[in-house]
Amino acid sequence: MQKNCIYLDNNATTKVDPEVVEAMMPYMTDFYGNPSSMHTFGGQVGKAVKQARQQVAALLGADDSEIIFTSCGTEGDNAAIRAALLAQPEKRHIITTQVEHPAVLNVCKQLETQGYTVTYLSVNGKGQLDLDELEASLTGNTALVTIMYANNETGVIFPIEQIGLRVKEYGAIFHVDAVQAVGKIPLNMKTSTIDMLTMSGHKIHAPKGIGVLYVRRGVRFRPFLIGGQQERGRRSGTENVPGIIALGKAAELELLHLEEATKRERRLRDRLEQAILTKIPDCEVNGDPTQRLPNTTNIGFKYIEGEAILLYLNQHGICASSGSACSSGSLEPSHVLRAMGLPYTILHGSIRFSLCRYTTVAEIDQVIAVMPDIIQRLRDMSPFKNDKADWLQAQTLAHR
Ligand SMILES: Cc1ncc(COP(=O)(O)O)c(C=O)c1O
Ligand code: FES
Repeated sequence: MQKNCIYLDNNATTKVDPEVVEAMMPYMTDFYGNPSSMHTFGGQVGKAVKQARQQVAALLGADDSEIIFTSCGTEGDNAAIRAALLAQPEKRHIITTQVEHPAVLNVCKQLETQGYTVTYLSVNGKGQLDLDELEASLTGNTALVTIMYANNETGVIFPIEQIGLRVKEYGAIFHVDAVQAVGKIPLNMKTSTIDMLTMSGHKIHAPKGIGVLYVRRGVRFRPFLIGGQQERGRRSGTENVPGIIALGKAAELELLHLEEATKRERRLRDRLEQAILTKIPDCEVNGDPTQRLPNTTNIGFKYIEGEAILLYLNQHGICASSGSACSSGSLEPSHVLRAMGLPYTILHGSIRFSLCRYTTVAEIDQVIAVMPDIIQRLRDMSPFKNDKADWLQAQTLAHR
């Protein structure tokens, strides 16, 4: 297995921080008690879970009682959407966006088959929403507005508090998928309009399989998992204790590093982006260049396939991902870039680099060193290199 790669795919998942591993290990070996047990052995585990809850609450600017541990971001999104609808059975309308993660989009699509009406807000060429469109879509029948904080593919950040103010005017519940925003944007639920917020451990240097759903105190919540009343009855099931301890530690580290790490990541991201844009012709950044996560860049290279770029990068030990990933082998280009109305030339040739606090200047410079050659070789090989118009026409027909 490849060990020493240049890992620039942190929006997909992150390395578990060694301090996080150290914190969670005893809860897989010695401290295996059930936090709900009456005995001291279980009780000390319960105390550790309580501390982890406080650590997560601190990162979100929330109260401990508002934190529900879940198994992942997908569970948080599913539970939030269903809870909001169950709490207001008389309302049958949902508002979301065309660029959400499948953990929201596919739930909404299913709900459409169950008698709900869903508005999928559009985005412009920079990936931004039109708040007038949101305003025009809100009605007294709107049960839920579920909108992501930051996009996983482009890093584009939505104006969540401006959205929330409008949502509140109509009395709808406001859920935010903040899986990509937590640890990259300072958050404070005390001054926020957000009712429910989803986060996921494996995007912030905790392991996979642990997440959190924040539910504001006073927001009507109906549980998704029903059983032994764990998590104050809001998410039954014996707690994933090692995962919870890990997430608590990871949250503490994110809060500690947030300011300096995001500055550093932005500097390195900009260094990579600027070098690529200067050295390589016919490429452009996808998404709003300013309202964007500091760690993410999504770049479209015209006239070639993103997947081919990734294969070459992989040969150099560089991990990135394809903005036009034909997800689940469907040969469909990215729904996010498509919603932005980008031309096929960009849809096909887009790749995403996502950094983290471990990314070094040397790694970025290595990517800068190999990219121009990779792109040139692929363009030389392209049967369309001398006739871009033909290529364009072929792609347009292929996507009809
Ligand atoms: C924006 C967003 N929402 C939800 C998820 C799902 O999180 P998880 O992998 O923990 O289920 C992801 C992960 O890719 C994501 O990027
Ligand atoms: S993005 Fe791969 S076929 Fe269109």
